[in-house]
Amino acid sequence: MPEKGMLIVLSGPSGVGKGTVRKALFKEPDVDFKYSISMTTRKPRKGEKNGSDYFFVSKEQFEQNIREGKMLEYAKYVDNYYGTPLNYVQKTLNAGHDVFLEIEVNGAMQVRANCPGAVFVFLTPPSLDVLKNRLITRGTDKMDVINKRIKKSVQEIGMMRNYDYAVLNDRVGNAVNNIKNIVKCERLRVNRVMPKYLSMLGDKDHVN
Ligand SMILES: Nc1nc2c(ncn2[C@@H]2O[C@H](COP(=O)(O)OP(=O)(O)O)[C@@H](O)[C@H]2O)c(=O)[nH]1
Ligand SMILES: Nc1ncnc2c1ncn2[C@@H]1O[C@H](COP(=O)(O)OP(=O)(O)O)[C@@H](O)[C@H]1O
Repeated sequence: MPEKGMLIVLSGPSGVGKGTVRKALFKEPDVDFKYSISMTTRKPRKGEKNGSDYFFVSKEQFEQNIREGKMLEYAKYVDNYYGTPLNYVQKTLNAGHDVFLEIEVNGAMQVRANCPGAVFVFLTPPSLDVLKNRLITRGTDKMDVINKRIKKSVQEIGMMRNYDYAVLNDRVGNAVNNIKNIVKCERLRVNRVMPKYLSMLGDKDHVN
């Protein structure tokens, strides 16, 4: 039976650099995570493509997916739904691949409740001023949306205590290295390694 993959969850306030760090991480030659593309009711930004940045759907379509049990998790964030389609995550983990989710805190807590082996990483900004500047420099949101996102980020940073690791995004390269190190350590956890030995022994009673 193939070894099941690891589920890695990255959260952090809007504008901290989750997308930037994830893209840099995925370019690393020794990283082979599969990215779970989220579904959202938010309108696409300039340059965003349906099916690669997000699956952009209507509110009605999203709510139907919820009713049909097709979401691993979902949340409302600044007036829109965001969620992780269950099927892709399930089949990719079962095939033995590691899956990477980039999601906000409420959704991450639903994953925490349903996926006991997942690893939770919170990306932090050097300061709230730096965070606001990053949102302004990105230039994708109007000032009223930026202010809503900053307000939300104060709440989100308070939720950091529910995560396993906090990674500072001062420089993208530092954040990438730290996430890689976290994943390396997580692979060595006895409860991840043990199933392989249990199946080698063929008898769970031997290892008690
Ligand atoms: N719960 C949940 N949150 C998501 C999902 N996809 C994206 N998000 C989060 O929703 C928030 C808003 O995303 P977006 O509008 O793309 O803004 P950005 O992250 O600032 O570029 C961010 O915190 C995302 O991480 C998802 O599938 N589930
Ligand atoms: N370490 C960093 N130093 C400076 N700017 C950064 C850093 N990480 C990301 N940025 C910039 O901050 C802005 C927000 O990054 P983005 O990846 O879109 O954030 P998020 O996905 O968390 O909302 C972008 O303009 C990005 O280029």
